[in-house]
Amino acid sequence: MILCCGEALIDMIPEPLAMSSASGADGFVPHSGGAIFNTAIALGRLNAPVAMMTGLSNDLFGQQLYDDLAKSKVDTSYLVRQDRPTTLAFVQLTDGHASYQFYDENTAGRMLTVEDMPAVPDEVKALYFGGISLASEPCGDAYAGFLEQAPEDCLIMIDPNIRPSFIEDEDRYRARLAKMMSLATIVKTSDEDLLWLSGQSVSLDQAIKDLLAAGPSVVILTEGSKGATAYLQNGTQVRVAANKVDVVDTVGAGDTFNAGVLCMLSRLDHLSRAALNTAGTDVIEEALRFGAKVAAVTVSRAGANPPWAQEL
Ligand SMILES: Nc1ncnc2c1ncn2[C@@H]1O[C@H](COP(=O)(O)OP(=O)(O)O)[C@@H](O)[C@H]1O
Ligand SMILES: O=C(O)C(=O)C[C@H](O)[C@H](O)COP(=O)(O)O
Repeated sequence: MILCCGEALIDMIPEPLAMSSASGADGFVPHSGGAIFNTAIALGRLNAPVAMMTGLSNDLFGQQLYDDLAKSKVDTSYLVRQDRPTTLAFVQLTDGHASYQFYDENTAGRMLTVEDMPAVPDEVKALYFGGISLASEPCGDAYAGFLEQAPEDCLIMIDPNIRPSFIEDEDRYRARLAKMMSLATIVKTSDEDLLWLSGQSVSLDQAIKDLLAAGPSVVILTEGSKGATAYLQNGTQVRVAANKVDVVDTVGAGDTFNAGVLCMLSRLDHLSRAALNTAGTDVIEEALRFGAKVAAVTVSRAGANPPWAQEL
């Protein structure tokens, strides 16, 4: 079982209002989202064994998120339900590229605490973390504490998916991320994340070397339409191209890519730290290829709408 730990939120996506088309005004339509939620949904649709852990509101949006998880075959038994509001992300789309304005004060997701976290269940073989839930408190500390008590052989994947405009206490966030990434098996970053992490003062190559030196067995760099590269501890690089598709928008591309990687590692029986440490380049390549394949479907349609296994 892969346990996805982090934000589930509502992306408010602008869409033209038919009624007021003369004025060209947009309305905002509530779509289920959140980086970690998107990965959980994608894994469920690919028939991978997956559960989600997050603070989930009892409000109408929390119910929407819950229903969508259940529909996509994500195990909901580790959700922590709360009488607090759902996080909202108002989206601006510019040429298919999304930017986000978050409303996250006092929410069910943000107010998750260390005391809310269970022990890591025995059935969990992999933990997945990332997104804005690592950037705020108290939930960031709750997830970091949960990771620290994971069994030695649990595969841990982190995608920091950094939103600079969301960060309140940068020093605390950097320290938390550094600690979590040092304990991770796989860190997935975009070039923008890497530049932020390295403080912009070094080349991408050096930033990757520094990240590998900090602990993870594999660093994966995704570069949108240019594809993805895995960097291994022994200096090997595994590169795959992006699949060619007509792009509608890139919302959820990285999240779906990560699901593809984890799903393929599960199918190849490589869902453990030890298996990944000794994995051949063929396994890594197959995982990246599947990540690229499923992400290509997501970018070919509106919003984060990952494919079902039967669509591939
Ligand atoms: N324009 C695109 N065409 C085809 N595949 C894409 C495109 N953009 C992203 N992808 C796929 O999704 C993966 C992750 O995208 P990327 O934009 O790098 O991630 P993130 O959303 O984390 O920034 C890429 O490595 C690629 O496989
Ligand atoms: O959770 C967050 O950080 C969000 O911004 C909400 C979005 O639903 C996804 O994150 C979009 O995911 P990507 O397009 O893959 O980066």
